[in-house]
Parts: sequence; C-alpha cells; structure tokens
Amino acid sequence: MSAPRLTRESARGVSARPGVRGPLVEPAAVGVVHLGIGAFHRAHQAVYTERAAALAGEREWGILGVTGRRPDVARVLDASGGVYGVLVRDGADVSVDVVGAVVEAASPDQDAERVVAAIAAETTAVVSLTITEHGYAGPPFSPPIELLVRGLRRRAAHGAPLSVLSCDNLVDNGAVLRRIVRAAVSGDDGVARWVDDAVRFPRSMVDRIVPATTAEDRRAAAVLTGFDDAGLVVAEPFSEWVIEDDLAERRPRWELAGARVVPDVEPYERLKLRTLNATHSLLAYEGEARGHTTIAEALDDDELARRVEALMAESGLTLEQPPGIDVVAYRAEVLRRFRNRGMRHTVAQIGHDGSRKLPIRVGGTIGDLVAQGVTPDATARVLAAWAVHLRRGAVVDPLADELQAAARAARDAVELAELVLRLPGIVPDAVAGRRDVRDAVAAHTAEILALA
Ligand SMILES: NC(=O)c1ccc[n+]([C@@H]2O[C@H](COP(=O)([O-])OP(=O)(O)OC[C@H]3O[C@@H](n4cnc5c(N)ncnc54)[C@H](O)[C@@H]3O)[C@@H](O)[C@H]2O)c1
Ligand SMILES: O=P(O)(O)OC[C@@H](O)[C@@H](O)[C@H](O)[C@H](O)CO
Repeated sequence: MSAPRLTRESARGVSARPGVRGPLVEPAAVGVVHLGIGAFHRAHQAVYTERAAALAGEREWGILGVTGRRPDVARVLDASGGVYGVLVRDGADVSVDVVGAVVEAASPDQDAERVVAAIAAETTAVVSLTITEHGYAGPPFSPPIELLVRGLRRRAAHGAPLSVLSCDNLVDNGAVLRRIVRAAVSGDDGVARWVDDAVRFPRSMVDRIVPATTAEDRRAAAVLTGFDDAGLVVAEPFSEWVIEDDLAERRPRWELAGARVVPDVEPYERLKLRTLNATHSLLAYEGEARGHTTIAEALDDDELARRVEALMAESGLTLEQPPGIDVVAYRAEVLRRFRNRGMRHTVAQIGHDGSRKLPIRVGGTIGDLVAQGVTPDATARVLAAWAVHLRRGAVVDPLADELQAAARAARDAVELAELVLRLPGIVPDAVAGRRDVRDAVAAHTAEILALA
C-alpha cells in the first residue's frame, strides 16, 4: 500500500477529513493494563476508555496493551505509537474513529517483566482481559493469566486496590477469573488476603461485533484517513458494555462514554449470550452446512432465519427482562445487526472453539429448559449443527483432533448426538444422559446431515 503510515504524529489533524474522528486523547500515563489486545479490545474497551478520559478531562488512562500469544499486534502498535483506527461499517456507509488511548504495547514472552511491573505499579488502576474463552482453561494457565498472577503477587507488597475486569464472553466472567487467581495465590496467605480485601473482579457483559480485519477494510480506511493502518480494526456502529458496580474507586468514568454500571449484570449477560451468541453459533455451524460464508448471507437463507427466530423464542423461556431493555426489541435489533452487509463476519471465525463456547451459549439454556419441563428443540439444533461441523467441517478447537476422529467414527445421527451430549461440560450432567434431549439432537443431526 502506498499511503504513508498512521502514527501518533501523522494522526494529528486527521479528524479534519470527512468521515474521520479522533484521536480524542493524548494520555500522559498508563492507568490500564489490557491482557489480550486483539481486535475486540481495540474496538470496544479502548474506545470507551478514550471517550471517558476525554469527557472527564483526565490524562491518566493510557492503556498498555499486551498480546495474548503472538507478538504481532504489539509490534504493529509499537510502530504507530499505539494509534489505530476503528473502521465503522453500517451497510455501505463507512467512517473511521482514530483511537489514541493505547500508549504502549507488549508481548508476554518478550516483555514479561515490563508487564508484571505495570500491573504492580500504583498508577495502574485496572487490569482488563480479552483472552478468548480458551484463555481461561487450565492449569496450566495461559500466558496472560500467568502474568496477571505474577503482577498481583508483586502489587500485594504495597497493596493499592485494583479492578481486574474480564471482558470475555463467559458466564459470570468476574467470578471465573477470581476463582483462577485465588487458586493460584492460595499458597501465600498475605497475597490471598490482599486479593480478597482489595482486588475487585466485576462481572461484565460486552457487546460489539468485531470481525477479523481484511485487506479491503484497510483500503477503505486509507481512502478516508489518507493513511495506511496496520492496526486497523473493523466494527459495527452498535456497542454495549454493562459492568457490575463492584469496581475499585479509581477507574476511568466509563459511564460518561455510555457504559452501564449496574448492581446485577446477570440478566444482561444471559440475554446476550443466549440470544446473540447462541444464534451466532447456529448460523455459523448450520450456515457452513448450507454453504454460506458470512453471517449476513446465512441469515438471508429463509430456513435459517426461521431457525434463528425459533431459537430466540425458545431461549427466551429461560430469560428475565434486564432493566432498561425490551427483549422483543432486542431480538429485532440483533437480527438487524446480523444483516449489516458492511460486515463480513465469517461463519468460520465464529465456529472456532465450539467446545469452549457452546456450554456458555446453549448448555445453560438446555439445562434450564429441561428443569422447566420443556424438551429443547430449537436449541438442540445448535448442538446438532456443531456435531455435523465436527464430522465434515474445518474444525479449529483445542480438542479438534479428538472430536473430529470421534465424529467421523460415529455410525449415525444418534451416535453423533451422544458424542456431543456426553462431552464433559457441554450440557449440565443432569441432562447429558436424557433420552428426549438425545432424540431431539439426533433428529436435527439427521436433517442437517441430509443437506449435503
Ligand atoms: N470480536 C468480537 O466480536 C467480540 C465481541 C464480544 C466479545 N468478544 C470477546 O473477546 C475475545 C477476543 O476477541 P477478538 O476479536 O479480540 O479476538 P482476537 O483473535 O483478535 O484476539 C484475541 C486475543 O486473545 C489472545 N488469545 C487467543 N487465544 C488465547 C489463549 N488460548 N490464551 C491466551 N490468549 C489468547 C490473542 O493472542 C489476542 O491477543 C472473544 O473470544 C470474546 O470472548 C469478542
Ligand atoms: O468472539 P468469540 O470468538 O467469542 O465469538 C464470536 C462471536 O459470536 C462474538 O464475537 C460476537 O460477535 C460478539 O459476542 C458480539 O458482541
């Protein structure tokens, strides 16, 4: 690409161009350490943090972004002084928000000491994480979790309070992370007591659709900004962040930027995981079986659209209405978001790591339906579509080899259904052996197998 590179210096004045905004801040210090600086953090929490800091007139909320596994993103952000753009796509409309909140970047293997020191620094008030569902598995734990624990041990020496904020699509992400950290420091009473007293692990629900960036996205952003941006991310206009009101006192005023800080995140989280994420997984796996490439294409398929509506209605039986949200309007909005033709969110990307995602997206719904005396039907279809994916698709999953081998060895739809239901943790134990649930999954599996 021949355009000059976007950097903190070259970005000055870029907002004079039509369709381009920002950067809004020039932070003077690191106040947030973010572990797992992938596409989502750059399009979500970093955007809220920048807007909140700008609106509050605070310069202490610079972000040190730490990559999860590979150093690539750290090197890109190092080269740009942390500055990157968010290409917002709304159908054919495009705009770019240039973000200045990230001031440093690091990778776990090359910069571990710097990251541990930053987590321990009194000037740091928040450690946030987006390390994927898989990043919380262990022991042994992923590199970001190891760094977090090392940083907390060091920080306990001065004991300044801290918020540790998981922003991954998990059920009760705050409690999951607290359990991992508490187990890791359990041998050291002083650190464990400090963690209990001074470290908050708020639950949070995050929502913004952020597909992998393509070369076409980079070209479209360069037309608007005049710069090539290797750190570019692409996102829809919609964004939501609901955070449990259990943060340490010193923190960015995210609510100024539109985040909701509420006493109980659970109803928001359930609604999102069981509506948006569950239907995303159905569209991903059955979309693949029906030959679709993106979510928008899959939803254009009338049969799939009908299945999605049925899934939303069925999972709705297990949901309560979160304060301030109309569930019917929420569902319509999710469908509208999925239909955003500007976004190329591939079914392949969403289908990754099903063994980690499906317990969160459909396992709980199935357990709750059975407890209500309802045999899951529309929800069973998600597991059926996954079973067919395991047998025929390009599987990316920590258990890929074992799952693919088992799925290919299954003799029929009933055995495939039994395979996915009996995998530990996919559905609650009380449900895994139920004949009616197996029959529902098997019936859908047979239908999807017959598609090809
Ligand atoms: N992209 C979205 O639309 C979106 C929306 C809401 C929530 N999220 C949450 O954010 C997470 C990350 O999404 P993303 O789009 O940034 O993905 P990404 O692939 O761009 O980045 C993920 C980050 O996590 C790291 N990582 C990946 N696997 C890991 C592992 N096993 N251990 C430790 N670190 C690991 C990567 O190195 C990277 O830094 C999702 O898994 C989800 O929980 C994403
Ligand atoms: O990001 P993942 O891999 O957990 O899941 C893929 C999508 O379902 C997910 O990212 C949604 O786009 C997101 O949760 C919307 O807020």
